[in-house]
Amino acid sequence: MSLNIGFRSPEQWEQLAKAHLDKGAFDYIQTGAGAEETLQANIDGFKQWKIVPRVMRDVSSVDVSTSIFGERASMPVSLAPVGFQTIIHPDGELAAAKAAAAQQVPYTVSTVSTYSMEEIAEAMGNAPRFFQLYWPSDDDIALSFIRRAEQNGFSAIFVTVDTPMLGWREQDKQNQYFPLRKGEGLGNYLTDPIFTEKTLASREGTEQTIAEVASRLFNRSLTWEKINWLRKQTKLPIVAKGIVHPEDAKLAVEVGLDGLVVSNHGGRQLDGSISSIEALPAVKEAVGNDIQILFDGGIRRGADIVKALALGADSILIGRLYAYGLINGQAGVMHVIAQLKEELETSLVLTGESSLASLQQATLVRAQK
Ligand SMILES: Cc1cc2nc3c(=O)[nH]c(=O)nc-3n(C[C@H](O)[C@H](O)[C@H](O)COP(=O)(O)O)c2cc1C
Ligand SMILES: O=C(O)C(=O)c1ccccc1
Repeated sequence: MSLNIGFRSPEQWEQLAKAHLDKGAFDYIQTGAGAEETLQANIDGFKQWKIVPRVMRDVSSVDVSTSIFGERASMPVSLAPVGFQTIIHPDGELAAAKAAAAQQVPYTVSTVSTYSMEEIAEAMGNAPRFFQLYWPSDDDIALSFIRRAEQNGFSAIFVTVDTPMLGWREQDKQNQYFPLRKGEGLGNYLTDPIFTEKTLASREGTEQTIAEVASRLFNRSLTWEKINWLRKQTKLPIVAKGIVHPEDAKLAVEVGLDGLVVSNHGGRQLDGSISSIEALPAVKEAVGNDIQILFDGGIRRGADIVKALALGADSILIGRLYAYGLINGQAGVMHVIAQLKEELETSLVLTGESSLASLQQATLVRAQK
């Protein structure tokens, strides 16, 4: 994989990011809500499951490639929507998206990206990409974002459903660090014809514009009826990101969604909520194969992916893992992705499986307390 970086573990990437970023930015990425019980549980949850590998099964050729919402991917991994990527590296989303394209994994553009979805799409060429929607408090702006995603070659819309408001982020309050207030993450708004028309915003990212964005960013009145409406507005696959309750998973199927992401937003929303990996089996039990199940939260290594797939996920997303790699720009993110793929292949072989389909049948047991 020689990308001139050498081997670097996920923990080393995190340390590197800590050493290079100012405290506000690093804490913004790394920390979780409240007492960070859920953030920690996302990591610890994986330790509750043990793989019981099989042996002597001819694993001389393994294939981890797959397709995700109709797009080919080199492994069952996509880059999660992570806002404000210019707080990590000046090339921000452009660097991360190019890295994803080069390594053949889909990239998810956040609503609060600093570069616009058009700029990111252009940087990616034909490579697979998804658009994450924070449904604005104004439906006209929501629809405008969707139309732009359609026109710019995005293959799916991820509607984040766990964020009617931002979680209680104690560290950010201490640091008084809010990237939006620094003028980051405005790329999609400043270029939106409906937003600019409605707010008469200048394209400078002024205080006024930031206030206009902040007041429209989230929408506390959302219900499944809105998704039903969106279902009729676009042919793109729609995915609900942020499901942990099995009843919500069933509702996602009922309204005709194409996928859901079992996620607690990386422990950044409701502290004390169930870890992602704990939530996954019941969601799988509730919906079976009726919908694509994606998963995120605490994925750091190949074995974590093995466990998530064996517990019912079809593919996973990584958040912080690549965000830390972005400290080294495109090369850093490429390094993270390439290393994760090699590690996943190693884990697959040593689990005794040669395909993702058989991996989904692999044996896991609960750890003895
Ligand atoms: C710095 C940061 C910014 C994020 N921004 C968004 C966002 O804009 N939209 C969204 O749906 N999720 C966002 N998330 C959540 C991620 O998409 C994902 O659910 C989470 O990071 C997964 O957990 P992990 O970091 O342990 O992999 C963000 C996460 C982080 C760490
Ligand atoms: O930090 C986040 O997790 C996040 O999703 C977000 C989105 C918009 C504004 C601030 C934070």
